[in-house]
Amino acid sequence: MPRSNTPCAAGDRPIVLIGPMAVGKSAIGQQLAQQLDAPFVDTDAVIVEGHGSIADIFASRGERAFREIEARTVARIIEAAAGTATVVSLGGGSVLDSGTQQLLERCTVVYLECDADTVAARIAKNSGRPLLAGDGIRRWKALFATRKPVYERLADIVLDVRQGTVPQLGLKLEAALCDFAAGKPHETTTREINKTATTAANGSAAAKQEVEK
Ligand SMILES: Nc1ncnc2c1ncn2[C@@H]1O[C@H](COP(=O)(O)OP(=O)(O)O)[C@@H](O)[C@H]1O
Ligand SMILES: O=C(O)C1=C[C@@H](OP(=O)(O)O)[C@@H](O)[C@H](O)C1
Ligand SMILES: [Mg+2]
Repeated sequence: MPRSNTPCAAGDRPIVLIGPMAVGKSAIGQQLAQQLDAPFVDTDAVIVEGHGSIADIFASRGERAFREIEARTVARIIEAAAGTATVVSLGGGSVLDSGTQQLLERCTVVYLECDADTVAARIAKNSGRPLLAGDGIRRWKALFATRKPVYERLADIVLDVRQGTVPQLGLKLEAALCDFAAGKPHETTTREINKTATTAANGSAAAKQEVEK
């Protein structure tokens, strides 16, 4: 396992965690930032600071208003993080926005891959996620089915988070980032989708090469 603050894990691009609700984007993002001694931003937390709880925004203004606030907030955060290794945890639905998708081309994108069984207990507790009200696990599965191809398409690194504690997964992710920076696949990820060195260097649209394990 790498030591904290290993130079290979630092870089000049934001590290952005994506994936469905309750897979650990916020928790693992914070853990990774701590390991790297890097800044950490959770976009949902910034939305809550500025606009009140997500449940209240959905209830009083609707999902569309939430998505507009979310897209603006995410853009501001990613633009401010450009040129730094800031760790950014997104909300699960934010990647559906086309502007957000474009901004992610300038980031190292980590998709936290999980399944319904792993998140079931987390969702069963009232989690403040309005889209999971009622039969949470059924809703989680339905949203995941439609969003999965988007997560996979945007990912530079896919980290399997079905097993392990948050600190363990933070270390696995740090190791995967080191390997990604060195251009090699990592044993702890189920699959890696690498932007080519050239496109990563010049920041142009990402051509991606998939390496099946
Ligand atoms: N690997 C893990 N093992 C145990 N609990 C976890 C793990 N990852 C996340 N959690 C817990 O699950 C809940 C949801 O995690 P969170 O980071 O908020 O997910 P997300 O941001 O993807 O919605 C939190 O209570 C978090 O502490
Ligand atoms: O997937 C979604 O549409 C949402 C995910 C939530 O964030 P987490 O993925 O951190 O739970 C939050 O942004 C909001 O409740 C909507
Ligand atoms: Mg979160």
